[in-house]
Parts: sequence; structure tokens; C-alpha cells
Amino acid sequence: MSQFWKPGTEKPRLLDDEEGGLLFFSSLPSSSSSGFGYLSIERLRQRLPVYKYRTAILYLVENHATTIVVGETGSGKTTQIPQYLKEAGWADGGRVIACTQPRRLAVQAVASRVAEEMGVKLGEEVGYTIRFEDVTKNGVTMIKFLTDGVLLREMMDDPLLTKYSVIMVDEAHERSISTDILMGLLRKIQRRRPGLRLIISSATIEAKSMASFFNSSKKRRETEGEVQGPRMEPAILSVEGRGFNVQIHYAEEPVSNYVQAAVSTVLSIHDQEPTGDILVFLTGQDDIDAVVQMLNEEVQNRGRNSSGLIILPLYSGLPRADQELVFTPTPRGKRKVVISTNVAETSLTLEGIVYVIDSGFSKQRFYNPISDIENLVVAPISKASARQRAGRAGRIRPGKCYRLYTEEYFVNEMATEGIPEIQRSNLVSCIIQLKALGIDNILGFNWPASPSPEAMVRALEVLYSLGVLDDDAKLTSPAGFQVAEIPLDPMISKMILSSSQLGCSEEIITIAAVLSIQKYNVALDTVNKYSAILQSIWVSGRGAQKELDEAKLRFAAAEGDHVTFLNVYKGFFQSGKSSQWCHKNFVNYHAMKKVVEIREQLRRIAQRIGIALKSCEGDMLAVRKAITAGFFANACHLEAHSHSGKYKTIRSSQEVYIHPSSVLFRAPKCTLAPLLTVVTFGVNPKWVIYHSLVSTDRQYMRNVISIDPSWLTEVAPHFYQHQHPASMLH
Ligand SMILES: Nc1ncnc2c1ncn2[C@@H]1O[C@H](COP(=O)(O)OP(=O)(O)OP(=O)(O)O)[C@@H](O)[C@H]1O
Repeated sequence: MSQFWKPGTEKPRLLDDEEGGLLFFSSLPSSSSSGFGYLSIERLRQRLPVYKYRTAILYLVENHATTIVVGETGSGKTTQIPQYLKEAGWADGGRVIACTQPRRLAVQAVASRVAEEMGVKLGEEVGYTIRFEDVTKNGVTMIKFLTDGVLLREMMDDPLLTKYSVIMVDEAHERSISTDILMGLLRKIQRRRPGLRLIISSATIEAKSMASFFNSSKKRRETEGEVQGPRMEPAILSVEGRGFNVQIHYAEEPVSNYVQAAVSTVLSIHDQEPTGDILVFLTGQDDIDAVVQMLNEEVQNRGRNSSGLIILPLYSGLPRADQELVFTPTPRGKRKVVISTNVAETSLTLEGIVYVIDSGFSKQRFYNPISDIENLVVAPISKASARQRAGRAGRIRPGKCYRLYTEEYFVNEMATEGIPEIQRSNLVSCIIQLKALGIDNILGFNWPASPSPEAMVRALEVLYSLGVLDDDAKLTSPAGFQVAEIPLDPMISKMILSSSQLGCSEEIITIAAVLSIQKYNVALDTVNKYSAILQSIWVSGRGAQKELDEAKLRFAAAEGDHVTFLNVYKGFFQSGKSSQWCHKNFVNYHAMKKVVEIREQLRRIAQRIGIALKSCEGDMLAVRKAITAGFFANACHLEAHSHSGKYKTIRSSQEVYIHPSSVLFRAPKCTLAPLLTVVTFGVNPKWVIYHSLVSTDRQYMRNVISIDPSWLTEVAPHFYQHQHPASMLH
């Protein structure tokens, strides 16, 4: 490894614990609690750097409304602070201590760890809530871990979050869109509930700017004449020290192909380094699958030499059971290799990890309010992320981190912090949520980082055109409130709402469930060429594109993709939800199981908000009209005499094309026996509506359905201003 790798020049840090950890770990830990050899959990807790600050933390929380805790990764913030608070009585009298995380996986993992440390059953004193899953008990749960998105939803029922005594916003440096909105709202709640304590915790957050953000509420309280309660001026506490030392190694030369470099680094570690599991950070399912495949091939070619490798992918779309494999103990004599997206970047402790390989990239959301395109793009990570990644080693023994980039790049070119997600996202969902919480003055809202005015105006326009906001930019009643209640993109929610009147809610809810599991990624592949990758109900087309295309044709509906989804769903249902059926038809079994699950959730929500559940029994006209009612703003017209399939959007005359993954790409004359009505046609439909745009070499429409233009003025007269859409083309 020495020819390729250069040790970092950053001065190695001292182990926080003078005794070091190796004494206790002459061999790798093998199971969750037994991994700590003969140390009791209590002793382990006391060895964490944060323990020395226990009294200080409790003092500051008692006396300040907001405490900002900055501590290195692995210092014990997430697992220990909620326990200290509980021990100090903050959960007495039925009150609850909340700790938010940006990611679901972290919520579950940290909650089980804390339950284990406290010796209680998960779901009782310690519980967690993520979207569609609540593992808490009313009146029993004292410490609750939850995603920041879930806490925002809870505010709809309880705007002052009255059951919580302390809310700890963890991993605030990640600046996820929900974390930022949450901080803005918590700051408001504090003014009404001085008893509420906030802890903002992170490894790298710029504590001073955060402190001044929370400090401005002090002035307001003074002007309001309120003088009692804790000090409004935030306290900042810096927790020194971290777990164990992690040696950083940099690539000697810039790496041109990080996928290939990750594979060879795993193999070199396996050949040359002592036991210990490996965690590789890549960007998404596509490159993770590629590395898994390359490593498996290598293992086969090498025969016995590499047979000790257990190769496991990890990403958010992976089924739960497969995700949990990464937490299982590594059998003696084996080495686990976890190949992950940045879901493993923060808060997770994977016990056996000794080596981390960091590609230097992650998938990040970028939204352009002018073109209205939001893509997941492979982009360089920040120094803050790189440190978090390295911190996944060294949590229970010393470790090593191999960065697939040079030290010079790290020092001189890598950004210190990432751009907050709120400044690179479509704000439609975020604004409707704020409106539902009674924040009418969106422009005047105290954002920790202001989103762009263009993105805000664009989001307000969309919500207004959907009939969700009125002329005073307030939520309409009941439509606006109903749309806000459905935890999906407002355009999908509006489509569901309209299906109620059109008598096709069962079908539309199926379509909504399929749309909500899809993710569009734009990947910078290994030769620096952009390509679009779709995570969908179809299995990945890698190596079998022709067979996948043929399979799609079996379900293809000439109306378009949404009706095709209904055909697939019906086929899946008729097969008894069989995995063999999925395999035979190139349908992604796990995605379909998720669709069934989400569909059930959506049906329950629909019933709660008064949407009649009804099937249109094959009347696809009703289905297409309901889709139009949600997505009318995405209408496009085929250019006259266009043989190249060029469309123009009605709204902004952008040139767009049907994406090759759409069943309308080849304008299918439907073959084989369809499961639902399929109209035969062989030319591109004149009018279409798309679900989203993706930008690669051209602007492509994904999930396309043909429509009748007269529906546009029918469902959205305000948007089309009583003109016939065709007249708006020029
Ligand atoms: N599931 C686990 N198994 C074993 N040890 C664990 C586990 N979870 C946490 N620990 C131990 O507790 C330490 C502190 O973890 P914790 O998540 O509280 O740190 P943190 O300061 O919040 O770090 P980060 O910001 O990286 O999440 C870990 O370094 C590890 O030694």
C-alpha cells in the first residue's frame, strides 16, 4: 500500500484515553455488547470524551434556553447527552427528551444503542419514530429519537411541541432542509415556551453563526418585556477529544476512476492489513452495485485468498433486512466490506470498522428554479463530510482512513462546509409545511440560511396555481389544508385530492405510491460523462437492456407511464405478490413491496382527510384527468412537423424530449396481451404531461402521459388564464 498512499501531514491526535484501546482489542470485537471485552457499559460510557463535560452540559441546559455543543465525531454527543438529561430529571412527570437526526437509519441505530446502554427494551423508555414507523409508547417513552422531518410533522398537531422538555437537534452541520426549517421554527417556539430547552449539536457547525441566529430571539423577548426563565443568550460548549486515533492516508496522485480505485484499495487492505472491517463511501446505488460486482468477481478469480471477504451494500433504498446485515457481527476469520452512500456518514457506529475508504464524492440535490429541474448530482464532498467519514473508523479502536484524493486537494480545494440543502432544493414542500404551521410571512421567516428568492417565488407560484394558496398567500380551506396533510410533493397530493371527485382514488393512490419511490439521479460516471439513472419499479437495466425493454412492453400502455404502472401493479397483485413473477418480468420486487406499503399508508391518510376511496374500474380518462389536475403546469406540446420527438413546455417554451425509460419513448404499438386497456398508436402523442424533468445531454421528461389539451383549461382555468393552451405556444 505504501507505494500508492501517502500518510497525511496533519498532526496525529492523542488518544483521548491514555490507556488506549488496543489492550482490550487484541482481536476484533465480535458482537454488539461483547465487542467491548470485559468492560462494563457503565465504564465505557465514562471513557467517552463527553463524560467529562456532563456537569457543564447539565448546568448550561438548566440556565440557557439554547446550548450549542460542538464536539468531534465519536465524542459521545448523540448517545450520551439524552441519557444525562434523563438522569437529571428532564423526563420526569411524563415529559419527553427528543433527539432528531437527518437520517432514518441513524435514528433506528442510535435508539437501539441507547436502549441497550440503559438496559431497557427498545420502544419503551427509549423509542424512535420515522416516517411510517412509530416505536414509542405514550406515557412510557422518555427518550425519543426521530427524524427532523417527523418532528416537523408533529408540529402540525402540537405547534408548541408541548410534550418535549428538551429537543436536541443533532448533526446540525449537515444542514438538511428539515434541520434548517426546524431550527427556524424552534426559535419561534422558544419565544412562546421559555421552558423548552434546545441543544444544537454537531461535529463541525460554525458555532458562532448558530449562536447569533438563536441570540436574536433575546432582543424580541426583551422588547416583549419577558424577563423570567432561562437566559436567552445561547451557550456554546466545545467538547474536546474523540474516540481513538484515525491515521489519514491520501492518494499520491489524483484518482481518475474512484470506483476502480475503491476496489483496488479494498483488495490491498485485505491482502496487507491486519483484521478489521472496511467501510467504503461511494455516491449511490449505481456505483455501489458496480463495486460489489467487481469485488465479487475478484473474489471468484482469486479463489481462496479473498474468500474471507463478506461484501455488503448499504443505501437508503435497500430493504430493511439487507440494511441490518451491516450491523451483524463479523464471523471470526472473515472481513466485512460495507459499501455505502453517505447514509453511514454520521451517527452510525459499525462495530468492526477499522478501515474507511473515502471516494471524496456524494450525490447532492441541485435545483434550478428557472428551468424547474432538480437533479441528484455527483459532487465533491466538503472537509466537514470528509472528517465525518474518517470518524466512522476509530470509534471503538484505532483506525485508518484512505482518501481517494490528494492531500493538496483536501487542503487547498475542498470546501470547508457544504452548501445548505435549502439553498439547492425545490421549496414547494417546505413552504406548504410552513404555511400549514401558520407561518404566513415566508419571506420574513428567520431562515438559518436564506433560500434564493427565485426558488421561493417559484414555489409560491406553484402552490398558488394548484389552488393551495389564496390571493393573500394563505392556505385555502379545505383544499390547501388537505394537500398539506399528505406527506408527499404537493402536486402528487393535489392529484390524489382531485381523484376523489373523479372517482378514481384507488388507481391514483397506486400511481402516487409508485411516483414517491422513484429517484432520479444524474451520475458523473467514471469517464466523466453524465448519465441519468432511475431508481424505479423496474430492475436495473445493467447488462440486460433489451430484455428489460421487452418486459416493459408487456405492460406498456399507450396512454403513458402512469397507466403502465397500474398494469404492473395489477400483474403483481394477481401473481399473489410473487417474487418469481417480478424476476420473470424485470420488476423490482423490493420496490413493489414498498409501493404496497406506501399505498396502504396513503389510503389511511386519504380516509382521514375525507377522500372517498373508489375505483374507476378501468376508466383511464378519469385517471388521466386527475393526473392533469396535479401536474397541469408540466404540459407540453409536440412541435409541429417534428420527427425528432421535440416537445415544448407550455409554461416556458423549453425544448424537452421523452426520456428513453418512458414507455412513450418509442410510441409503442402495443404488443402482447395487456392487463388493462391499451390503445394502439404509433406516433408521438401531441399533448403530454410529465412528472419531472431530468437534464443530461438534453432536457428529458420522465413519467409521461398523453392528455387532451381541453382538460388543461378545465382543471386549471386560473393557470391558463382562460386561453386555449395552443394559443400560448407562440
Ligand atoms: N452501536 C454501538 N456499538 C458499540 N459502540 C457504540 C455504538 N454506538 C456508539 N458506540 C460508542 O459510543 C461512541 C460515541 O458515539 P456517539 O454516536 O454518541 O458519538 P457522537 O459524538 O454523536 O459522534 P457522531 O457525531 O459521529 O455521531 C462511539 O464512538 C462508540 O465508541
